[in-house]
Amino acid sequence: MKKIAIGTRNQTKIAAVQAVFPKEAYEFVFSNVPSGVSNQPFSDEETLQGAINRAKNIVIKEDADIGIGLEGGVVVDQNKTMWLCNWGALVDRSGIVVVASGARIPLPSEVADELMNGKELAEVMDEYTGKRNIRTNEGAIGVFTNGFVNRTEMYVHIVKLLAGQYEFLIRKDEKEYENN
Ligand SMILES: O=P(O)(O)OP(=O)(O)OP(=O)(O)OC[C@H]1O[C@@H](n2cnc3c(O)ncnc32)[C@H](O)[C@@H]1O
Ligand SMILES: [Mg+2]
Repeated sequence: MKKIAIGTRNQTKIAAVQAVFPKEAYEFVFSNVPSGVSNQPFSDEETLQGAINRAKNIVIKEDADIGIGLEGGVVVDQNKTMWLCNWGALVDRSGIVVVASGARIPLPSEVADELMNGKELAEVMDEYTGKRNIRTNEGAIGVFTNGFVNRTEMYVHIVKLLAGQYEFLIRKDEKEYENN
């Protein structure tokens, strides 16, 4: 059985990985690892780097076959619109790295302003909704899509993009090996 290690204790991310990789074929372990970026990433580059760092750190920490890192952040565009952004990375023992990003929606200006003042999205979302732990439940994306797409579903899509790209690379390597 192959071992997949996930660099988080956030249930929305763990559930997404477990929804994509069949539990008959994989053992799952998860724990926190440093993302090496700020708690609230503010660009695609920083968010992607956080995902890659988590995947690389967790595959070593857990001595796993596959490591997965998922990272959330925001991006501000030229029109000063702030977007949710999410990135994922998958690394394996041999050093293969594949990456993918997720769906994005704009954040309301009341929320964006709070982030510009230095607050973390998790804190702002709890204040905005009057609920607790939005980050480990529906997420900001769930709140602002009225539950049509929750945080797990958004990460499921990223994990499918990771698993699919990884399988494509492995198959390609196998074919090239057979042809030689
Ligand atoms: O335990 P980890 O894996 O770190 O999970 P997290 O919820 O903190 O998620 P990230 O570090 O990937 O997210 C970066 C920041 O953005 C916040 N965040 C990201 N997406 C969110 C969402 O959908 N809802 C609420 N907060 C979110 C999060 O709480 C952090 O402050
Ligand atoms: Mg975090």
